[in-house]
Amino acid sequence: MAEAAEQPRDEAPLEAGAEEAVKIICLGDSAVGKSKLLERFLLDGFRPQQLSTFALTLYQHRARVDGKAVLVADMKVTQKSFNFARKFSLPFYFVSAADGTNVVKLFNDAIKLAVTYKQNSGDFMDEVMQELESFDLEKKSENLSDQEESYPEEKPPSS
Ligand SMILES: Nc1nc2c(ncn2[C@@H]2O[C@H](COP(=O)(O)OP(=O)(O)OP(=O)(O)O)[C@@H](O)[C@H]2O)c(=O)[nH]1
Repeated sequence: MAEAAEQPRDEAPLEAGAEEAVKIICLGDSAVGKSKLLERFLLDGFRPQQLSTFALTLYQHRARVDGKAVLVADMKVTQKSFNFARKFSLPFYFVSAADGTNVVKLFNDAIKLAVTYKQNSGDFMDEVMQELESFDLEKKSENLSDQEESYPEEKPPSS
């Protein structure tokens, strides 16, 4: 399990009430139980049959971290495996999707870590991405004001 941060959701503004948005990505080999952990956390349930992983990723979860409202904007499940957990010294948890052991703790800790990472990231690529995100927004608002100037609002004919 690793924390970090589909069009259109990636580009959507923070939903009402959320002060921060993070993404949670479940990494791991096939059939290790990624989807079931997500199912247990989001739905507080476990069904032996497979619930569509895609359907699970459509849920949006809200959390509170240090008093701040956090929107978990995306929960992805991927079979790609990385050396991510070791590289970032992420904690190890014994979990069970079947009986719920440690599932809420695992996800809540991941959300907290994601918020902390987002607020203190010294990662060069993250900084570049943040610059690009705000650049794009500035550009859109400039384009909007340009359009307003070139197409002045039509006034209804006076009677
Ligand atoms: N008994 C038990 N079975 C589990 C548990 N977690 C998952 N399983 C079973 O393990 C199988 C695989 O679980 P998934 O959650 O689909 O695993 P996944 O890692 O998402 O698999 P992929 O979609 O192939 O990547 C399913 O048959 C689950 O019912 C658990 O905590 N206990």
